[in-house]
Amino acid sequence: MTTDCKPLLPQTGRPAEILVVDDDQRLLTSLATLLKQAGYEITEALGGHAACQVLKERTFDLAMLDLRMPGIDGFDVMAYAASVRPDCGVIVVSGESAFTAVSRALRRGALDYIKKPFDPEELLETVRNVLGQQSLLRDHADVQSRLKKSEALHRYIVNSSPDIVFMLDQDGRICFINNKVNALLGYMPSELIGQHFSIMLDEQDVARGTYAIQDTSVSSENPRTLEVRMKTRGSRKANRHFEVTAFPIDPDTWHHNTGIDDRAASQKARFYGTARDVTERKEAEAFINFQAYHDLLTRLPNRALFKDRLNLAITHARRNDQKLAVMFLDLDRFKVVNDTLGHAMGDRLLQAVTRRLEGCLRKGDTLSRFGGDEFTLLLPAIHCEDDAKQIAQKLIDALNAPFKLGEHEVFVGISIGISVFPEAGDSMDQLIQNADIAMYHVKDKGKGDYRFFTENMSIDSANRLSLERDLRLALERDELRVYYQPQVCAQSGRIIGVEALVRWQHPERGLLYPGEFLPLAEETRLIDELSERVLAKACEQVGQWIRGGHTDLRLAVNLSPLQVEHPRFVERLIQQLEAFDFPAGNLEIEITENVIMNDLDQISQKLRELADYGIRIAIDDFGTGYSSLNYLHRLPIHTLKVDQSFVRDIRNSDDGACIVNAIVAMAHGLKLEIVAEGVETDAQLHYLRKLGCHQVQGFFYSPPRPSEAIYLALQQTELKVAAV
Ligand SMILES: Nc1nc2c(ncn2[C@@H]2O[C@H](COP(=O)(O)O[C@H]3[C@@H](O)[C@H](n4cnc5c(=O)[nH]c(N)nc54)O[C@@H]3COP(=O)(O)O)[C@@H](O)[C@H]2O)c(=O)[nH]1
Repeated sequence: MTTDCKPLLPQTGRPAEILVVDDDQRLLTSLATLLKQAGYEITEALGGHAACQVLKERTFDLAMLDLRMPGIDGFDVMAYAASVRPDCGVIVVSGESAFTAVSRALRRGALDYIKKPFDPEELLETVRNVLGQQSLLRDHADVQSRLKKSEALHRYIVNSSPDIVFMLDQDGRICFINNKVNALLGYMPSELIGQHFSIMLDEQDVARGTYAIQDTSVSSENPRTLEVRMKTRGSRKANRHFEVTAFPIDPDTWHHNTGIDDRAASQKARFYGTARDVTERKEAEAFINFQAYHDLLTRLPNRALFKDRLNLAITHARRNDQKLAVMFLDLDRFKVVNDTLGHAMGDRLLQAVTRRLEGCLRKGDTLSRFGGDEFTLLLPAIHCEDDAKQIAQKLIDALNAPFKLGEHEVFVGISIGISVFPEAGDSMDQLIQNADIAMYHVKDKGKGDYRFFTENMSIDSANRLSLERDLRLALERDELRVYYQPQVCAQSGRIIGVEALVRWQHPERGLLYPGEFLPLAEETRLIDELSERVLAKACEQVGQWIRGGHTDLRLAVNLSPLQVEHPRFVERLIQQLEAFDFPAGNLEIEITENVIMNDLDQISQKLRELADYGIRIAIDDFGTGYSSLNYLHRLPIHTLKVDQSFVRDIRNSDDGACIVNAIVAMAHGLKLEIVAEGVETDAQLHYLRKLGCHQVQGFFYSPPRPSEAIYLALQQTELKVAAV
């Protein structure tokens, strides 16, 4: 037989390799020759020992073995081949005819038996059969091994999936669940098999879950995805979020022999699904959501959420014919704490204030941080104004006690404006704006109180806004002017000082007086910048006059409460004087009694520093504030300015004159200088002069005028006085 028609092995496509073993050389050769001629690759081994040697070195598809051989016999060779070459098939070719020997050989693994002397055809047929049979066995083993590998691979994929993979039966009981359930929720898969899926779900999500698997529109092409909360093992409340995708199993593609441990259960599987842990995403979403509607420092609702709740409350109140109150709260003296102790302490203070305010409220009320040190409060469904009054008073009282910030003890108060729906407005914006207006009225009247909005408080907000914008522009465009009003010696008529008074040269509205824009400048805190500008201009102009020969000329400037409250007030004022090289002894600052009484300790410290530097201090509008005269001893005051209302009353009644008498007498007793304001008539001047009032100021001599006019007046009076 040629190689062309060699019997090739199916898997490998090569001729089978056969080991022929016999101790009889003649038989060995004849058997080998026969097989070679049939196309097989033949190796000959003379005896058992030689056979073992060859088997040790290489493998064969088949061994043809003589059983009875001296030394190592056929059984021994079979045993050896089974241990070193388990894939090598064995056919026994032996003269042995005893049944026991044959059956023994077959039991030990021989695949067939041929008796000597053999029929060549029969032998070749047996060899072909055995090789074919062996090939089938190998194929089967190969399939089994691939199946095992494939199942291991799928099990690995399912178990190492980042998601929980599960199968449910018709009633929602778990037939299969992968190991991920242990990693994510702490359950062992085995304890869940046979349990209803609801065992893991939050109670509130069970109905949705059940509905989802009953929905007939769901299929593998159109799976249902829903978010549910799941409980970790042993917990009673759900604490993780999952996105579950599930769909019914198609019976045509579902093979039961899946390798699922509980085969009976797997056969019942009707739904397949995955559950992805989305807890982190949900938490991030919740945080972003919280951040969008809350103030992170105080954790209170922010402006947006407050407005939303107010809108709802208005709708509800309108429908039920009820009232509601909106409060606008602004902390008093917060800026001072923030500027002196720093922002970290300011933050702590806001948190502590929040806690105290919250302690005064009911569950349905909404307190929000509106921005900075401003809060808003919604009291839905109040019966009458009195309800709001009580809460407002409670809030004010709650802040009475000092706040401990580290080693510091600080006092802050609160000013509250209240608007009541529907009287003070029937829209959200109107109610907030009117509460804000009412709050500013509290601030104007001395802080630490509450007020309800009334119509006459209303200011045209559009006008206000445009004025605010114009005022900012005025600072940019340098539209502020400083006018001066002379302060005159009552005896000689000599100008001994000038009071700087701001004016605004408005491009459309003409010359504006302080009363028309200073309150707004205070509200918008533009007053700081405005005052600095006025002081700078005045120091520059009056400084020139002083250096030009009017060496004793005094410059009086008004200071706003906000300026004085500023923690760096003293430092900034001195810096400005130094910048213009203005002599400190020529400057007199005017402050009102209310400023002093706001915080006597702080102010007296600041005034002492200024007085030490040489700056003079005057109390403006003296007699009009509610002050204790006590402070006059404690503060370094140089001048009292008698308020113009008392001067005006000199001609009207004796009472008015009485007050002027008393103030002048007191000033003399305390060795203070005295300036009478608002002197308009000769009679007033005469009276004051007689009383011993040193200096006067008023239209009688001159109204406030621009610098050029005042400078001229200054020169002329000097000449007149010199001539006299
Ligand atoms: N913080 C700052 N406050 C300032 C500044 N400039 C002014 N002001 C404050 O505005 C108040 C009003 O000022 P004004 O309208 O300029 O009125 C002054 C005089 O015009 C007016 N006056 C003076 N003499 C008479 C008079 O005989 N009759 C009469 N009817 N009015 C008169 O009095 C005002 C000056 O008063 P006073 O300050 O109390 O001396 C003003 O009171 C300041 O508070 C500023 O730059 N910064």
